[in-house]
Amino acid sequence: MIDNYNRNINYLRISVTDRCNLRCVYCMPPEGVKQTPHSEILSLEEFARVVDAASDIGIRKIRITGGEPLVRKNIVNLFEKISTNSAIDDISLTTNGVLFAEMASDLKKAGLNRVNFSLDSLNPDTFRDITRMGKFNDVWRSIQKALELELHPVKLNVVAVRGINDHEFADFARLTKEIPIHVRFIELMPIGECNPWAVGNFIAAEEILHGLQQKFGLLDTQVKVTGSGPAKYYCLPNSKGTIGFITAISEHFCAGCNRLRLTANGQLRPCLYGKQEFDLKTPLREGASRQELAKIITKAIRHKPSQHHMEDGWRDRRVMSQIGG
Ligand SMILES: Nc1nc2c(ncn2[C@@H]2O[C@H](COP(=O)(O)OP(=O)(O)OP(=O)(O)O)[C@@H](O)[C@H]2O)c(=O)[nH]1
Ligand SMILES: C[S@@+](CC[C@H](N)C(=O)[O-])C[C@H]1O[C@@H](n2cnc3c(N)ncnc32)[C@H](O)[C@@H]1O
Ligand code: SF4
Ligand code: SF4
Repeated sequence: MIDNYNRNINYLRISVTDRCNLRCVYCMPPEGVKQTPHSEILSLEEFARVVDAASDIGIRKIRITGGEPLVRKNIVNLFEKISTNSAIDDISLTTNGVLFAEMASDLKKAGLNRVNFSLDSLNPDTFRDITRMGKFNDVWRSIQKALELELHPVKLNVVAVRGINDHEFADFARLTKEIPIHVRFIELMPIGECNPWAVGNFIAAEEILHGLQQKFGLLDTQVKVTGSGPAKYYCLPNSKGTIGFITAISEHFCAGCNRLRLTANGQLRPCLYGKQEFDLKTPLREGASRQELAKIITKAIRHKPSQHHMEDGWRDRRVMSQIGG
């Protein structure tokens, strides 16, 4: 469906749980965030009903995210349900990769097309420090598995944090020479847990790009990678993979925004940064029809803002793991 600013809204990101098995320093406090009671979190059937209604008004791409989506019990069933909807042509996953290796074949069989991993360091000690508990080898094994199963394009999301992983950007870039992997540097956003800490540790994509160009020479800009998100891609000469940038802060990409978000407790959010939400949980539980759900989704699209106003600060009660990134 086309919104009020002539953008085609065809992408729905679903946070299937606010729980997580890691505690990344920019996302959650060490003790985790206050969890939504299970009864308030949508069931897999309810998520699938929303997908069906959304597909009637033009949603074609679904991303399953969280919290950590793979800690949700029976999550494979949701992929199965979504893949029965023939209007949906892309089902993807954003995961920290801890549990992916064991589940990969089942997820692929259930309809998963591709996967984005979050991995902020290639050094096991630094990785543990950033995630407060993660084991690098678990994630690395999962990435290998995704490549083996040809879940292409396989992407790595690297949140750039000054003083933590800024000495590793060239190592991430080198990875793309050898492996068909798409590394994306994400600008740290002052959301939830990391606000205002993020402001002091922020690195602009331009600085990373400049550093890589000094080290490796000019990067090729004529690069296209399958995806629905806002990354801009480059590559090193003769490389198998690419290097992308998600410039959420330094150069927002709202003019081309194509997405809606559904929180784990059934609230439809037209914009990552906007506080406004549209309740789907109540109608879902009161027996709303597919058409009635589609009407609410249409209303949310009509209320999608032209761009974010992050400069006003983050005054929302929600954190990234509830919204799904
Ligand atoms: N500001 C802003 N940031 C976003 C938006 N969508 C994604 N991001 C950022 O990009 C990060 C990575 O997104 P992913 O979950 O990997 O999904 P994607 O980039 O849409 O995926 P592709 O379809 O593979 O391009 C998110 O965690 C956010 O930090 C958006 O609409 N606005
Ligand atoms: C909230 S996580 C959910 C999915 C899964 N747990 C994971 O980490 O991939 C989705 C993405 O949001 C990113 N993210 C979380 N907090 C962020 C922040 N403050 N700024 C930028 N990206 C952030 C993570 O790095 C991850 O790539
Ligand atoms: S970024 Fe993902 S893995 Fe890290 S704490 Fe947040 S939800 Fe968990
Ligand atoms: S900030 Fe809002 S309008 Fe801008 S790209 Fe993200 S979701 Fe879309």
